[in-house]
Amino acid sequence: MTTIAIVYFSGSGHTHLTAEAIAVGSRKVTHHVDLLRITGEQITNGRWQDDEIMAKLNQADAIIFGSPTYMGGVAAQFKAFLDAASSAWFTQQWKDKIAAGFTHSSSLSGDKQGTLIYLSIYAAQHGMVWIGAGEHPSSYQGKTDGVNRLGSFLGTMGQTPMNLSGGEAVLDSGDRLTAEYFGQRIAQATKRWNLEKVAIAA
Ligand SMILES: Cc1cc2nc3c(=O)[nH]c(=O)nc-3n(C[C@H](O)[C@H](O)[C@H](O)COP(=O)(O)O)c2cc1C
Repeated sequence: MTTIAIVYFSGSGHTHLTAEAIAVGSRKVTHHVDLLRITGEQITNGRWQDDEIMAKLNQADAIIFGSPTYMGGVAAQFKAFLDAASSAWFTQQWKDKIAAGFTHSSSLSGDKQGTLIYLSIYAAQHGMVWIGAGEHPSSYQGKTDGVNRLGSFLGTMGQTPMNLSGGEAVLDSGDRLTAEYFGQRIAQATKRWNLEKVAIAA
């Protein structure tokens, strides 16, 4: 049984839609996919706490981290979660789990890479095994489906121009497809990694 946890914060819905698309991809490989949303309400006096979410993360084989890019880095709500989850670092509970990351922002660049770099460092501190995005930008193959249209390899990026008049969040169709492929890739990598672990232990 391969269990994938997708843990993310989303203020206005784009990162949430991306997380759902990643889950669609992961479910092509395993039925055990948890979507775990971090919210500001889980933070009291600056400290994040949600025992149910932590229990699910502790037993997952892979954790996919997602945050919108705020001022070139992870959102404060997500950072509060990441810092609180350092409790798992003391016991090395997440060591050797598969890790991956995704982000969303309004500008084409928007310094999204800062978010992915931080998430990959965070995973490395836990001793996790980071998997990148792995999709060649489809335009290089003459395709127009928009897969990896932003050319991101460390993790998955999406972009939606800021809608100043409000309204429902929407995802670019290429970003949605990129996220689905990403979810499938991470689940496949996790399955493979778990088989190796069993073989080595035998
Ligand atoms: C506090 C704040 C900081 C932001 N900083 C950036 C930024 O550095 N780069 C960028 O391109 N967009 C920035 N944005 C825009 C968000 O990344 C964008 O609206 C994104 O879609 C939010 O994701 P969400 O819908 O999942 O909350 C910022 C938004 C907020 C609220």
